[in-house]
Amino acid sequence: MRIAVFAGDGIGPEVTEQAVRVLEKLGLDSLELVEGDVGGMAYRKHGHPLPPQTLETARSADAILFGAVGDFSCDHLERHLRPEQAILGLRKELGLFANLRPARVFPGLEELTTLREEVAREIDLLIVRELNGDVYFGEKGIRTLPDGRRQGWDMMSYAEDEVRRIAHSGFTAAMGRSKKLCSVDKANVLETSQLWRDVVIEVSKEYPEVELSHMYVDNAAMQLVKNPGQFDVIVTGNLFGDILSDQASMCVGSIGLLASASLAEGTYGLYEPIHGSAPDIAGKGLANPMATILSAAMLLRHSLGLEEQAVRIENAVAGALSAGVKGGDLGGSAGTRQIGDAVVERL
Ligand SMILES: NC(=O)C1=CN([C@@H]2O[C@H](COP(=O)(O)OP(=O)(O)OC[C@H]3O[C@@H](n4cnc5c(N)ncnc54)[C@H](O)[C@@H]3O)[C@@H](O)[C@H]2O)C=CC1
Ligand SMILES: CC(C)CC(=O)C(=O)O
Ligand SMILES: [Mg+2]
Repeated sequence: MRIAVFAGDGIGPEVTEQAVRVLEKLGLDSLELVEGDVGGMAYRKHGHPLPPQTLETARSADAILFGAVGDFSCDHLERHLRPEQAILGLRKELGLFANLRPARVFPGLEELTTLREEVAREIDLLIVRELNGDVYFGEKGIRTLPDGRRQGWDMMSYAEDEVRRIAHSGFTAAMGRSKKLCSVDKANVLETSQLWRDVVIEVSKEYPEVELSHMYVDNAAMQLVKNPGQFDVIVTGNLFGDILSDQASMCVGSIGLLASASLAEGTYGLYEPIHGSAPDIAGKGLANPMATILSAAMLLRHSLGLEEQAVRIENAVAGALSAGVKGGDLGGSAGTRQIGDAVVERL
């Protein structure tokens, strides 16, 4: 079983190092870890944020563990050379269209969320975000209008087959949970969303047991804070899912806790924390590696079928948190390495 490890920029290498220690602690003989360069560091080394050899490593692996990319010193580069293109490129090239972002409150953290304790305690939801379409991948540019003003534009679009396959991911996830699916869109304004809604309704006929609801994204953002317990599975587009998942992370305590799986058809997947390279804390040993460690657990579960080991990691993280091992993002003082130690010890 081959895992490609792409640590990337900023806090990426710091958090990935701890997740790798956790994987190694499991002592799985059959696990081979292969590193690769992505993001700003790859640009500096190879002249491209996603060099061909990295893509090859990704393709030869069973799964990818990804840290983060993003480096403000690359802001002057043309867009196709910026670090973020590495993650966008991997998602597209590898057909990773279904992004699963679970959010639940770990015991002992209820008082740390931005919500009232009794509201926070009810959160156990899964955001299923489409990852290969929407404004992120549409045509875009900055053009000069006839009157001389510059205009930025990004094309938002979804083809029906793209909506259909993520809708199936949403319904399948709902079938495995509490059979409630909320599709989030902006169908009152956007044609893209109107098609999205039509297709989701069409697909719902194949899942009569699932209770389907629809919500506009602005309301969903508000409801996530007011009454998050009403959600089980949310299915939504690339942009809305990106924003709502960062918001959901604060509802459960911190962005340093939210893991994700980006899946293609079958078992192949890329696993990464939902956060970015956090340049404001990079290199200081302050980042919370739990989101990346929990992403490694998702990797073991989805791509390698190692449910028991995945649960062991999740329990070790929960155990460390309830013992009071908290990073600065959770109001504690534990550093990146210390948090890694606490999880490794519990394994
Ligand atoms: N998948 C990826 O590689 C992603 C890359 N990015 C890139 O990351 C760079 C920074 O973006 P931002 O908007 O600042 O988002 P960010 O997620 O990197 O950071 C937002 C805030 O959360 C904090 N934070 C993030 N992760 C943390 C952790 N593990 N522990 C403690 N605190 C943590 C940061 O210190 C910062 O204050 C940009 O270049 C952006 O494009 C952003 C999101 C995802
Ligand atoms: C480069 C961004 C599109 C990554 C991001 O914010 C995310 O996937 O959450
Ligand atoms: Mg994001």
